[in-house]
Amino acid sequence: MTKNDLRKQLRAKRREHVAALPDSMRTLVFMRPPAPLMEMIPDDATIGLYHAGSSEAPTAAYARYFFEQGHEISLPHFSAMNTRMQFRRFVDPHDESDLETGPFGIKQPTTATEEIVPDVLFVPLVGFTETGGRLGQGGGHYDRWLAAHPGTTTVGLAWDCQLVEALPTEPHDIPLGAVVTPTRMYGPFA
Ligand SMILES: Nc1nc2c(c(=O)[nH]1)N(C=O)[C@@H](CNc1ccc(C(=O)N[C@@H](CCC(=O)O)C(=O)O)cc1)CN2
Ligand SMILES: Nc1ncnc2c1ncn2[C@@H]1O[C@H](COP(=O)(O)OP(=O)(O)OP(=O)(O)O)[C@@H](O)[C@H]1O
Repeated sequence: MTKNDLRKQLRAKRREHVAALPDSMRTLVFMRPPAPLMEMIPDDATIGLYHAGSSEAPTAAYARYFFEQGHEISLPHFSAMNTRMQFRRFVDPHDESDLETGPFGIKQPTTATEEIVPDVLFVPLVGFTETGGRLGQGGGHYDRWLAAHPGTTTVGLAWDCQLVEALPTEPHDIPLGAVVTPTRMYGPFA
């Protein structure tokens, strides 16, 4: 199956999975990073998150958590499908007063906000494998950013239903350092 066919199938699966979750469950998951994940994150690390869409694994509680622990936190900023993605400082994870709506309706910091290079990056995904393979939205935003910033610790956040046996891989694909789902953590992969 091609990456595009898989994307279509997995996006539908993700949407159906989230639609079927009881509200109470939706607010209980991804509240706190699991202990083995915290062991991968130095105290002074700057953190990159993403602003989750309605069927993506939620990140708002992690944003508040890392902020309260004193970490500098940031979110992706991009102006169009084929432009470079950057990370910009996220200063108000409680009220999100510093965000504006960007392309695809994704909330992001304004261009007035300082650029940050995260040491640890939480990565959105459409599909993943148990060895850290990742299928994204297909814009190449993360692949290109990670190619330019080798050494970044990456952590995928996903629903369990996004796990696949295998993914078509291309030379530019960069595997994740770990994946966290509501039921378990995969990795860290050395
Ligand atoms: N929340 C979030 N922020 C993100 C990403 C992401 O995947 N999720 N990105 C990851 O690279 C970057 C933005 N790149 C994107 C590239 C393509 C599409 C896209 O094709 N969206 C489709 C389908 C959405 C769906 O059904 O899930 C669309 O909006 O039509 C979205 C974002 C940076 N910020
Ligand atoms: N390091 C890179 N340099 C230049 N182009 C790249 C690089 N990585 C990926 N691309 C291009 O980006 C496009 C999308 O790649 P791919 O389908 O692997 O995206 P993805 O990993 O699923 O999603 P994303 O990185 O957007 O979350 C492809 O056309 C690919 O050639």
